[in-house]
Amino acid sequence: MAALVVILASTVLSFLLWKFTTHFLFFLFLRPPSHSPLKSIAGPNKEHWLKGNYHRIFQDGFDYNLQLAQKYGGVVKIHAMLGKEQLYVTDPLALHYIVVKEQHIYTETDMFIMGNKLIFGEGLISTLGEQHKKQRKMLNPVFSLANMRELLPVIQPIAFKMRSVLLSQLPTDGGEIDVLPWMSRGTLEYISQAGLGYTFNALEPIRSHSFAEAVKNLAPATLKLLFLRPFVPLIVRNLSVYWRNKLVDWSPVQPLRDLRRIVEIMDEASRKIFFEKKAELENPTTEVIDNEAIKNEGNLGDRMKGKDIIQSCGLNVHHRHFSSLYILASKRTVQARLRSELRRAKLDYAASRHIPLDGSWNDIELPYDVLMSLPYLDAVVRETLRVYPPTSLLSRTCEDASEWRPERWLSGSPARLSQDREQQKLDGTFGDGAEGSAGATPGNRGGVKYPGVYASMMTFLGGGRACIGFKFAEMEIKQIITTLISSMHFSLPSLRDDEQGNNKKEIYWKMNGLQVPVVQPPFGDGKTSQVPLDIRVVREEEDFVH
Ligand code: HEM
Repeated sequence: MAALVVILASTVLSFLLWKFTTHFLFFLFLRPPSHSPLKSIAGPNKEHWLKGNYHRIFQDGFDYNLQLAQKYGGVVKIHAMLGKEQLYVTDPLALHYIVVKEQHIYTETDMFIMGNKLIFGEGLISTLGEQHKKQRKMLNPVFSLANMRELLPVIQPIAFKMRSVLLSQLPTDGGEIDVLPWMSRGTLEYISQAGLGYTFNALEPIRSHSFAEAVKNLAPATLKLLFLRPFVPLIVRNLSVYWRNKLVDWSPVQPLRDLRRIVEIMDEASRKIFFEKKAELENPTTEVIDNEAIKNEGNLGDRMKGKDIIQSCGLNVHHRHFSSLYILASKRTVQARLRSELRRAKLDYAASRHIPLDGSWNDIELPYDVLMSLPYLDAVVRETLRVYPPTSLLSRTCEDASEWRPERWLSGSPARLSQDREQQKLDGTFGDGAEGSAGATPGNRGGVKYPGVYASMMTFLGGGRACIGFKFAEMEIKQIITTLISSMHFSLPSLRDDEQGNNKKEIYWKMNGLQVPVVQPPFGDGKTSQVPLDIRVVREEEDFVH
């Protein structure tokens, strides 16, 4: 039996090796540079025979990414994995062509679509062309403004619950809490309760929920496999599910097995929720949230299953609130000014509606239109999403001759789309002075605007594949900041490793494809995402602008 396994394993591996060799050897060693379709475009030299420049771009790569655009401009030739060349694009006009005007030509890469299909199933994020358009049309009403107004009261109690959980963990005079796990648990609840009317009870302090854990571990696990992603199309096209599973079993790469387990947990939980919700809709014994996605599943034929929609929730747990809290924790006067705006707005709203102030002002909940139109809150959220976009690079493949600079945009040329790092770095508008206006977001370069759906920035992308949930994300972030900042004061960790205070505990934003906060040694391992903040209850004399 053991001999049989060895024979099978070596057959599969030899097959893959042969495929790999014939496919990539040409790019790696045989193609003369003069045959490169991108030969006239400037860019850095290849820095590794196999990884090209990818290890510089994707491993703690903020400075490297910044320098690429500074040195070579808005369209740069980079060396990708396995000898391939790619364009690295930050130029706003080029981005406009790629994501809006010629989006039918610049499509998602096979690696992206197939990888997403393996993880999330046949959801919006894993489809192309007409099928994608059809699914998007079906889901649009879920994210309409009218629906957002109805969903805010669903997420308000969750934000309230998160506040209680954090307060319950604080000593009387305050202390340090890693807010990240609570923020991601909260985000899971917002999406599951607002979108599906289902609770994971993820904010119960003692409860550890396998789905919540799986979702939390998903991004770190996929990041560890970044350099294996280019092989996904080759493997999916040539091996059945059975052989793919065998390959994972035999592989020495532990993160592969971890990722498979995460997907299994998400799949199981999504199926369970889907069937429960479907049964509720068919036999409504209790009032359930009108769920377009589940009701309309039949209209999509067998291409997009309701459970895939649910599973895609995992994708969206970007938990951005911690970056807002981080920014506010590092800027005390901005925090005080925001808190004062929130207090004014809540008191004004209560007075206009004759709401009696039985408890504290910070318990008053603002309706959607008021919450979304608070200028300073809006500026803080915009600034957070500009400076700390979770996704730093997206990819596209050019499928046909392009109208814009056809000599450059050659069919088959993959492109990496990036937010302009220079813009991301410009932090000066987020003034420390109380009079400073946060987030006068510069959303253009050389007078050309970025084609983003949100505040002329690329954080949520633009065009037909822009983030469908951006209004929900914006509302969610504003609600949670409003609830927490009204009651609690946040500051960066004050812990030092000796009495002289030589080493202060420090949060560092690492750009490994996704931008994640880590704690540097000696307090952290420099790898695990965490946001430890000093928290205490708000004090009237210190924490408002008077
Ligand atoms: C701050 C939070 C978020 C950020 C920064 C973000 C960003 C993005 C970006 C950049 C894309 C484009 C990916 C690509 O085409 O390569 C995307 C797509 C998507 N996002 Fe978000 N997102 C966020 C939150 C959400 C939320 C809360 C939801 C849903 C509740 C959501 C649902 C989706 C879906 C379904 C897609 C696929 C859209 C399509 O292919 O048509 N996102 N998001």
